[in-house]
Amino acid sequence: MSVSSVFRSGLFDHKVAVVTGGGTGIGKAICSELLQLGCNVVIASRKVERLEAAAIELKKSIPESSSARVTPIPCNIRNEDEVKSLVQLVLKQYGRIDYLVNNGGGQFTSPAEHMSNKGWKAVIDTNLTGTFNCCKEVYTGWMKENGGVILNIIADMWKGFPGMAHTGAARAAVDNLTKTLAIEWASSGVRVNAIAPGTIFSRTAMENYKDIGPLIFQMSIPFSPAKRLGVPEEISPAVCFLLSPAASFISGATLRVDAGQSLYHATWQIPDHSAWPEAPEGENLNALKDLLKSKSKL
Ligand SMILES: CCCCCCCCC/C=C/C(=O)SCCNC(=O)CCNC(=O)[C@H](O)C(C)(C)COP(=O)(O)OP(=O)(O)OC[C@H]1O[C@@H](n2cnc3c(N)ncnc32)[C@H](O)[C@@H]1OP(=O)(O)O
Ligand SMILES: NC(=O)C1=CN([C@@H]2O[C@H](COP(=O)(O)OP(=O)(O)OC[C@H]3O[C@@H](n4cnc5c(N)ncnc54)[C@H](OP(=O)(O)O)[C@@H]3O)[C@@H](O)[C@H]2O)C=CC1
Repeated sequence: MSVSSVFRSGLFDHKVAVVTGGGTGIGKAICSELLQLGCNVVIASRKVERLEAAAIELKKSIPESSSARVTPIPCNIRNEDEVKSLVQLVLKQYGRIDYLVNNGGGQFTSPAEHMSNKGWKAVIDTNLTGTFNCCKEVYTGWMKENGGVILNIIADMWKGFPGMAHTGAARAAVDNLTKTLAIEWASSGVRVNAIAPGTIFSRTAMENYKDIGPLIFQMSIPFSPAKRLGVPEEISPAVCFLLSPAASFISGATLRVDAGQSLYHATWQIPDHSAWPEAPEGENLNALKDLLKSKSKL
């Protein structure tokens, strides 16, 4: 159920949210809900045409009675100057920034041993440094004096992230950054939280992985306790809740929205091997060998 159907329409009237990656997938679902709740929304990402098309589509989410607006502003969050100019443009146009949703990001799949330094940096710069750039500029430019709420989208990296080491490291860092900023910026009345989604299907998320996209998402299904994938509309209600006054006493928290996926199996298969160092000699190892011998007789 969408949170906008539970929260009264107009809850976010006259507020302003900046949502990075707001034109696709999870970001688009978040913006659609915020607009329905009366919030003005700025969507910011790199691909201008896609961003502008999304803004036109998102306008349809705005109730006729609402004065909410949606504005696309091109921005690569990896570039500090572009983030500074994004914040200045929003403040010039809207005069305030109540909410920042750091949703823009992503990665490619690769075993760690095959990752190039350039590929590693691209993912760290996007997900960690990009998030930091946005937090810092929105805080210094507005929230330090006026308060606000920051919400970081991270990932299910709680058991490491085999096959995506770069993003696992970056998202774990953002989990920690969330806690630090929640404390450092508390005295400005700024709440900072994160959401760690499970595997969430959208066409754009799948297409990022090119030919292997369909396989990655299909093979993830058995690893969810739900035995299905999530969709962006199952992330956006939690985001709206954490932004809203209903979460006024929640800060420094990461909410897992993953149907329990992070508590269940890891997808990475470890092949059988005998490379592990031997256990130390002694009575316990002898007993273990006896057990294995008797088991092989069965
Ligand atoms: C298995 C476990 C499943 C486990 C189960 C999986 C569950 C799925 C969960 C889904 C999670 C999601 O986040 S789904 C959302 C997905 N959406 C996104 O990722 C969107 C944004 N992503 C991106 O823009 C890109 O992926 C990202 C790498 C971050 C940035 O790309 P850019 O082209 O902008 O970056 P550049 O600075 O040009 O550098 C690109 C360099 O990155 C490296 N690189 C890029 N793509 C590469 C690739 N496919 N293979 C190797 N290397 C690559 C190369 O070194 C590139 O350099 P050159 O060699 O010189 O070209
Ligand atoms: N789908 C899933 O299973 C999960 C997704 N996530 C994370 O959720 C977030 C949203 O992903 P999702 O909606 O699924 O996938 P999408 O690929 O649809 O969304 C990624 C968005 O991030 C934007 N983006 C990427 N790099 C940058 C950048 N350097 N500067 C500005 N914007 C950028 C993209 O726009 P553009 O290319 O135009 O810049 C795009 O709108 C991402 O951070 C993703 O990694 C986390 C866990 C699971």
